[in-house]
Amino acid sequence: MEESPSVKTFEELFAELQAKAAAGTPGSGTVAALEKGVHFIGKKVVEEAAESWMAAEHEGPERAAEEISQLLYQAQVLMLATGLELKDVYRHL
Ligand SMILES: N=c1c2ncn([C@@H]3O[C@H](COP(=O)(O)OP(=O)(O)OP(=O)(O)O)[C@@H](O)[C@H]3O)c2ncn1[C@@H]1O[C@H](COP(=O)(O)O)[C@@H](O)[C@H]1O
Repeated sequence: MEESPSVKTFEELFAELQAKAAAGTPGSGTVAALEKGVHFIGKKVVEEAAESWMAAEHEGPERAAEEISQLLYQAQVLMLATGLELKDVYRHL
């Protein structure tokens, strides 16, 4: 699979989302999701998990990578909604 020229890492994405959440950046989908709350975000996590599974089983690695990236994003939004930082999760790995 080809790597895109500018790759955003998991840590960089979390820092970006934290900053947007703190600033309440207008137009941010993350800020809008956080306003809707944990129940809304939890459903997104489940939706992206299901789409990741289906893509991996039926649609091939490229589509699976796309869906898994969305799953990782939604997991980060859920962390923000819960007041968790990366270190809180990493200590369980
Ligand atoms: N990686 C993501 C990302 N992955 C998924 N999503 C969200 O998840 C949706 C994709 O889910 P679906 O494929 O189910 O799309 P959809 O059904 O058309 O969308 P919905 O109507 O269900 O929201 C997108 O519309 C985004 O809302 C993401 N939104 C943002 N990011 C990253 O987060 C950063 C900050 O985003 P903002 O907060 O919007 O500025 C961006 O620069 C991106 O790097």
